[in-house]
Amino acid sequence: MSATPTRPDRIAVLVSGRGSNLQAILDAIDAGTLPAHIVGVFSDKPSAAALERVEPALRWSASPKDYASREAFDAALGDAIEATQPDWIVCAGYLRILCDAFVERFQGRLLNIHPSLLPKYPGLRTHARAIADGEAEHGASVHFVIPELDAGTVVAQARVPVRPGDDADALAARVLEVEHPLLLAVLRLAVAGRLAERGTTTTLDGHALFTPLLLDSAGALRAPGADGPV
Ligand SMILES: Nc1nc2c(c(=O)[nH]1)N[C@@H](CN(C=O)c1ccc(C(=O)N[C@@H](CCC(=O)O)C(=O)O)cc1)CN2
Ligand SMILES: NCC(=O)N[C@@H]1O[C@H](COP(=O)([O-])[O-])[C@@H](O)[C@H]1O
Repeated sequence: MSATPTRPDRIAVLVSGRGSNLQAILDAIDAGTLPAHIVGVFSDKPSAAALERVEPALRWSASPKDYASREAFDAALGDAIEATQPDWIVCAGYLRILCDAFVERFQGRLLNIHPSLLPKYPGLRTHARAIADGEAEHGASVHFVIPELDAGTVVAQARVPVRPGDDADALAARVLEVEHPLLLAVLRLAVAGRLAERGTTTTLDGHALFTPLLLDSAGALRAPGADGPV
């Protein structure tokens, strides 16, 4: 009996800005290194440059100011996302806090890439805050999204040095270089069916993940102290 063919996973992406993480996903799909396809790109900013990276049929955007509340905007956003029947929803530079109802609607398949080594520096302006605190290291985290901001289980992280003389832009650029391979490495686990969120526990291959995986110099994910990639 032949194995049941698996279809490429369906990924919806939420953006607010230039979309370099979205472009990294698109490039990996085109290169055949991520068996998935983008079913929609959704933005709270109709002018977001990220929207231009996909064909018009895949774009959805609206202005929160046109809605009576955050909940109303997020309900419209959620309806648009749900219509694309995504397997995964990725916040990739999405700069709005999602209301509880939205998160609960998609929890377990809602991921975010955040530019800090969580739990350090949730929120915004992470690079400036790390520099101001004299951090020697900074980086990026991919985590499951829960209602509490940037508090979901961290799946994986990538570390970069903070260098003398770094300003926020220089550090942000160094972090962005590792965000792209980090996000892709996590998405490869997700579309392979190896990653799941059960309540407050993330599982990899059915086993609880108690500490974040780490991105190595080859772009592979390793458990801390492990000899090889997961
Ligand atoms: N409920 C959740 N929503 C979101 C999460 C999350 O973990 N839980 N992650 C964020 C992404 N994010 C950081 O990675 C983030 C996004 C937005 C903000 C924020 O303070 N936004 C303000 C508006 C800021 C602005 O317009 O400049 C707001 O929404 O009022 C902080 C962190 C995605 N959403
Ligand atoms: N709190 C969310 C947040 O700050 N996300 C950050 O926005 C940038 C957007 O990049 P992109 O639009 O080029 O993907 C990325 O650095 C991402 O980590």
